Amino acid sequence: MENFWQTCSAQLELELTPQQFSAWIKPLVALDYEDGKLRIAAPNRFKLDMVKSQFASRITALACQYWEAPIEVQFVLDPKNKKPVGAASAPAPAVNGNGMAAPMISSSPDNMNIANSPKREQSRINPDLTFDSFVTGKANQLARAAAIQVANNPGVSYNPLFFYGGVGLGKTHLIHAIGNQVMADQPGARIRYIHAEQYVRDVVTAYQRKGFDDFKHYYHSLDMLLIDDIQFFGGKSRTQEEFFYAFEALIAAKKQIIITSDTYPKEITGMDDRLISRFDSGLTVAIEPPELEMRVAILLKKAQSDGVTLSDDVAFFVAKHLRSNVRELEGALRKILAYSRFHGREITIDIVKEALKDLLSVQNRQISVENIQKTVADFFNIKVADMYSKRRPANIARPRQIAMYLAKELTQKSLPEIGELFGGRDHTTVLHAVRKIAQDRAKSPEVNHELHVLEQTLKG
Ligand SMILES: Nc1ncnc2c1ncn2[C@@H]1O[C@H](COP(=O)(O)OP(=O)(O)OP(=O)(O)O)[C@@H](O)[C@H]1O
Repeated sequence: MENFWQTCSAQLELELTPQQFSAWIKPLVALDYEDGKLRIAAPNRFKLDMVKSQFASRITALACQYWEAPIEVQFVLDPKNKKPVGAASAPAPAVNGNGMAAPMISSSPDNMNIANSPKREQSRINPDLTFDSFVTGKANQLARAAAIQVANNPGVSYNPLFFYGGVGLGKTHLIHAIGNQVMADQPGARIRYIHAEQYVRDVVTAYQRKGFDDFKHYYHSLDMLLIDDIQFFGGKSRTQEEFFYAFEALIAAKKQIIITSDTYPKEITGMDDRLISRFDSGLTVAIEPPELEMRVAILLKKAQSDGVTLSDDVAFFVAKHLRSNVRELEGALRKILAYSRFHGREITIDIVKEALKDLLSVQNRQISVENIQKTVADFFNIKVADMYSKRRPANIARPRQIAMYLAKELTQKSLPEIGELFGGRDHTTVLHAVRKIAQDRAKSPEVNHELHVLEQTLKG
């Protein structure tokens, strides 16, 4: 039960905002488990009601998944108000600057008891993040193919494997999927997932306690190191130095390293050149924001794993309106499910509109074709009027194509409508621009980055 509760808390921490997690989940206590019945206690009536209405079904789904059986989860008031199980056995998971959960349990070589703890817990691999639960589309098919290849031949095919992409696009999911597969294939392998911020903290602890020998020994003797969000190493020279030694040792021993970052190696600020060149020495693959069909597939799959069937209409409606990343989609789905449960109403487009009122109005307010034209013109230092002018010099034509591409990606407008807003151009001109920029984006990390910056600016 303790293991379950740790896994469940870690998963919820990934899914919720840090505020939600510490307000609602952290105070819960797993009381007992017997004959398929799990009792979870909340410290007061208010929290109990809230947890019952908002999180009961998710916790139940995770319990059923964990025990691979139907589990009845009862939520009760905790008369003793004792400390959570997770808190008693391990420090609370840390949260990084992005609000993303750091590894399941905070650790350092000083407090690691590797020989005695179960393999999975040492590795910090989340069992739910597998290839099976990872939806594939154009945006991530290359990354997934590389991940599978590396999972099948760790240390042999691409080393290091470097994934980059914007927030919430599945980088963490993918590296856990590799870890899960390798762990299943080679149960004895010493695998470790770590968020870069935790690694920095471990370096600081080793420094304070003069424990670098243990630190080195631990990291240099792994069979596979999965390190997430390495951009956090930027400007931290001691961490970079330690990581450099670990990197060299592992690669020389043909041990697999997998790295994620929010941008491609050369763009990471404050990173030592020798590390940058090493990051790029294996395979570097981008994960792009999901396209519409993939967003729909993700929504349908996530709803299904929560035991809910979404109609295609509803899934398309949500996917059309929320375009930035998968984490946002998951958040929206949770809101919809909670809203429909709370009101006891079936999930229809009207319910979705009500449940996502705030989210949708922000999206609608922020992104218009005019807004895109202005942002792109400012970015490339040209006049907004050039967006609709007939002039065609390259320094204008290219930003115009980019603006058309973004208009197609980020608004609901059709190709003819976009053409109209760009000075009455034909829809085939818009189509050509959209295809051209999409191709360039797939080929060139620089173009991808430029577009990513513009998208982030537009989304505020
Ligand atoms: N292709 C996918 N199929 C299913 N779920 C996905 C997919 N991509 C992302 N997710 C889910 O979306 C959420 C966010 O993904 P993840 O944490 O892997 O993003 P990330 O790229 O590591 O983001 P960050 O840069 O913030 O660390 C997770 O719950 C993950 O399981």
